[in-house]
Formats: sequence, structure tokens, C-alpha cells
Amino acid sequence: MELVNHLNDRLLIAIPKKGRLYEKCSKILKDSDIYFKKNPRLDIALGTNLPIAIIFLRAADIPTFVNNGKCILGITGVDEVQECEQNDQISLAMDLNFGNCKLQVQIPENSETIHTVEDLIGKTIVTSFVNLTKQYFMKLENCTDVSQLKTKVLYVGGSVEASCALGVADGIVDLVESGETMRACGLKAIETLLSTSAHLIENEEKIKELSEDLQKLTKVIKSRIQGVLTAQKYVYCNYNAPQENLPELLKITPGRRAPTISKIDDEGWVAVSAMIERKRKGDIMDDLVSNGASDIMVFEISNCRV
Ligand SMILES: Nc1ncnc2c1ncn2[C@@H]1O[C@H](COP(=O)(O)OP(=O)(O)OP(=O)(O)O)[C@@H](O)[C@H]1O
Ligand SMILES: O=P(O)(O)OC[C@H]1O[C@H](OP(=O)(O)OP(=O)(O)O)[C@H](O)[C@@H]1O
Repeated sequence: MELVNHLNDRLLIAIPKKGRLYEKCSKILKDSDIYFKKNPRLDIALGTNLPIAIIFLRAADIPTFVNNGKCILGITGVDEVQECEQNDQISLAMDLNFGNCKLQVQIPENSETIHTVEDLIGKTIVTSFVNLTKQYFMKLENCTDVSQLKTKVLYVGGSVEASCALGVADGIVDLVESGETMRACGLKAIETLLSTSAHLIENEEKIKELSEDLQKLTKVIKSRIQGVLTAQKYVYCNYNAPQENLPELLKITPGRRAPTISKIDDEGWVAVSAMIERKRKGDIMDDLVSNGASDIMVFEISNCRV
């Protein structure tokens, strides 16, 4: 394939080719001004504005490619990293704040015989997370060797939730976000093995072996993604205020480093600008009004470096 010849001097970044994380991964790259041109038939896309190549893989395969250093950076769930047998070269570089869910043990809610995880010892569990499930039951059973495990752990690649109703499993270990899927299947959670979210992952040792230019590029990419995350977390708040109220108002909007205070053409009044946390903006605006601020405006930040 001709494309392969263009990969040598590029930084390879693995992202999910489909599934729950695909859209948000594509968006975070676009918001970071990391552009690429993808041929729908190929799982490799060359960057159009940076010397990178995006490698589209199954979310579960991304840790393997980052661990062996072929891809230097990747985006996938922490669950996939922990499930991967060889993950010792992978560092979690950044929590991307999406793909939040929990890996839970679920049992039929009307089961008469199974109520706790201990009741599942010696029974059959179906899961896509065989390694994490075996590790969990080994601890529970107090055994040190997987061959001694009494609980049977079976792999299926999807629709795990159907396994109990089909009589294949006594319990399952699967991801849960809203809980809708498990409720619809008559299942209930009895234990959480892991809370997970999508992360930027990296192979730090392989980064050290890159050319100086590609090492710099790695830093630039991480800084751009961090900028997008910060822009998602904050909004920009502007207001006018009587000078004498400033001490109280600045406690409400201290800014990330410090607020900007500018003179305006109105004796005794100033304009204040500061970044504020998006999730607190309603309370902050209410407090500003109560403390004499006016003309309060809140703006989206589309990107930033702070
Ligand atoms: N319901 C969910 N809510 C939020 N994040 C989820 C959810 N289900 C899965 N994830 C996250 O997305 C990752 C990929 O899961 P997804 O089911 O989309 O994989 P997939 O690419 O369809 O897998 P496969 O190729 O094995 O079918 C999971 O490892 C997890 O980190
Ligand atoms: O708690 P909820 O919001 O309902 O989400 C949970 C569901 O999402 C995941 O499956 P997905 O839909 O990705 O498909 P899959 O079963 O083929 O893995 C997971 O395996 C559950 O089935």
C-alpha cells in the first residue's frame, strides 16, 4: 500500500474507528486544529497540516499498538488499557472527559439464588473484559493462579447483556452508563470493578526515541488537546462594576490567574473580565448581580492556552 511509505517521518496517533468514542475523538482532533484526509476504504489517514498519521483501530486494540510503540499516542477508554494484557509501556496522559461509564457485575434482578458476588463463585460469567473479570474473581476466591479459578469466565464481543436471559450466564461483567440497557434486560448491578473514561494515552519511552521535531510535535499535540479541554471547562465572563464593590466581586470571579480590570468611560465604574467555570456560571452571575455588578455577559471560549 503506497500510503505506508508516507508514515516514516510522521507521528502515529491511534483513535477508535467506530463505536461510542468515535465521534468525540474526531471532534476533539478537529477542535485542536489537527486535520487529516481519510479515504473511507483505508484505516490510515495522513495529517494535512501536521506531520502525523491517524490510525483507525478498534478501541480494544489501541492499547496494544501504543504499548508496542508503533503508535506513540492514542485515544481509548481506561477500561481497554486495563484489560489489555500488555500495557506496561502505556501512560494515561490526559482524561478527555467523555466515554464515562462503569464496568459492573450485573445479575438478573429476580434471581432467587444469586444476590452477592460471592454467590457467583463457581458459576458462569459472560463478558468482553475477560482479564479484568478473571483478576476480580481471583481476588474474590483468594486464588493466586488463574488455573485454580472456580468461576467460569466466557468471552463474547458484544450484546453481553443478553447472556443471562439466554441461559448462557449466571451473571455478566459489562459497561454501564445510563443503566437503561441493563434495566431493559432485567439486570441489576451488584459491584463496580472500575470507573472509566476516554483518555489520551502515550508511550513515554518511545517518545524519547523520536526525532527532536517529532518530540516537539508530541508536546504541541498534547498542548492543543489540553487547550480544547480547558476551553470546554471554562467560559469568559465580562461585567461592569462600581469600583468600591470590587473587593467582593473579585472574590466571586478571581479568574484563573487574575481578572482583567479596565477603566471605562463612566466615573467610579470599571469593567472586569475573568474565566469562570462553566458549570458554576449560573450561581456566579447571580452572585455578581447581588453584589452590584451589571451588564454581565458570558462568552464561549472556542480554544485557549493557559
Ligand atoms: N455505554 C457507554 N457509555 C459510555 N462509554 C462507553 C459505553 N460503552 C462503551 N464505552 C466506552 O467506549 C469504549 C468502546 O466501546 P464500544 O462499545 O463503542 O466499542 P466498539 O468499538 O463498538 O467495540 P467492538 O469493536 O468490540 O464492537 C469502551 O471501552 C468504553 O471505554
Ligand atoms: O448503560 P447504558 O447507557 O445503557 O449503556 C450500556 C451499554 O453500552 C455498551 O454497549 P454498546 O451499546 O456500545 O453495544 P455492544 O453491546 O455491542 O457493546 C455496553 O456494553 C452496554 O450494553
